[in-house]
Amino acid sequence: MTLLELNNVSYWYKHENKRHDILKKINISFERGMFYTIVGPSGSGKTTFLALASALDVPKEGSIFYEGKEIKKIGLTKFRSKYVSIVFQSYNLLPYMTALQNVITGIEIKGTKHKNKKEFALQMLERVGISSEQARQKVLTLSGGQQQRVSIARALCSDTDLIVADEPTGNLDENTAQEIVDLLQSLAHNEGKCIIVVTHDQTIASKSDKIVKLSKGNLTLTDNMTDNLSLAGK
Ligand SMILES: Nc1ncnc2c1ncn2[C@@H]1O[C@H](COP(=O)(O)OP(=O)(O)OP(=O)(O)O)[C@@H](O)[C@H]1O
Repeated sequence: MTLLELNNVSYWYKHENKRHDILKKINISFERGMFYTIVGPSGSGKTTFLALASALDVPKEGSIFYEGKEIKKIGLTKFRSKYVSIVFQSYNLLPYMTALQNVITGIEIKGTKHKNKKEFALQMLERVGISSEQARQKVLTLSGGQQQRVSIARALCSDTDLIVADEPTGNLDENTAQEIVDLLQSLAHNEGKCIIVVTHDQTIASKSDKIVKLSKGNLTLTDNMTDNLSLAGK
């Protein structure tokens, strides 16, 4: 079943009474277990697209459905707290706290109920490759890649099926970026998450199952899996 569906979604902003179209009647569906990247030139609306998919903003026209229910009807605040997790380029961690405290704070903010929050946070950190020793370090003493892992662990704590990320590897070197992409890919393929990542990086895009390309308000979808399969068959 489709997890997230954009139906005739348009977005524009007005500047000096002139309308600037960012997205024009976009239609697309996102499924569980798939890793998507959103690519396109600067200013093509990638961040806007992600903001709509995570209910940080609403379309000017058209509708967005989550499991067949319109997000507006679910309620934007409820949708953000229960159904979607967001990973940012700059990690958005609290620098004066340890990795563990950051994840526990994330659980508390989301209001997720757990018998033992600390135990659960440690499990999530371990799941993304952060040891219990590293979990007790102040996040600023961790490397960029480790900090991004902590922010992904925080995203995993709310156990949402949908995880969106805006340039999650933008601050990382090539090898570390690759590790984070592998982690996101495995969350999709092995844990059934729907992962949507905005990126400028072609290597990341080539790793995704489907590439959503935005240009001049329009969208094209490339099926990387089909391409890979047909290449393998040649
Ligand atoms: N409310 C607004 N007022 C003015 N300009 C806006 C507004 N909302 C979006 N824009 C403009 O819309 C365009 C699309 O923005 P968006 O950040 O979604 O693009 P992007 O593809 O993510 O760009 P980048 O790759 O540079 O981050 C940009 O030119 C941005 O400046």
